[in-house]
Amino acid sequence: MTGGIEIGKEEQVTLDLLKKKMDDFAKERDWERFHSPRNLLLALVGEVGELSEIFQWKGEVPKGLPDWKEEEKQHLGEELSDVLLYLVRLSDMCGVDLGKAALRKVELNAIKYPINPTISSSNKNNNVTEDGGSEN
Ligand SMILES: Nc1ccn([C@H]2C[C@H](O)[C@@H](COP(=O)(O)OP(=O)(O)OP(=O)(O)O)O2)c(=O)n1
Repeated sequence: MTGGIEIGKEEQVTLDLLKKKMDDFAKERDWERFHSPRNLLLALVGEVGELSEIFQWKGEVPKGLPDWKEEEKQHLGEELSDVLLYLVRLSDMCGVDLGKAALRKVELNAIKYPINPTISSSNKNNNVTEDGGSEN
């Protein structure tokens, strides 16, 4: 049980499963007509705003969020999920295989940003600037 909601223990979470769940959710409510690409994109952006609000004015927070209360982390999980679910649904309604597209993009990223052989594995993060951008 998580927050009073039962989660199938044996269920493997995949993008396909989330896609199917969103499809069922929309069909069961006759909401398919509302799930147009533009509506979904606006809903996605709205949820990104809600996610941003959680971090707003907090300053930088340490990885793992060690000082956050359980309720705050649960709220964060909910907003992250809203973003993911709308992204999955938007991709589906645009006829894009998100899993395949993302895997291809990871490969394109690796070609665009080759590993610098002079950087050892222990300090390979040192070529990343404070804003997360690569210096190369
Ligand atoms: N037309 C809709 C409305 C909702 N949802 C689903 C996808 C999201 O996961 C979640 C969004 O629901 P809300 O719009 O109620 O947003 P929140 O859950 O963030 O609630 P609130 O904005 O009150 O915090 O529900 C959907 O698929 N299609």
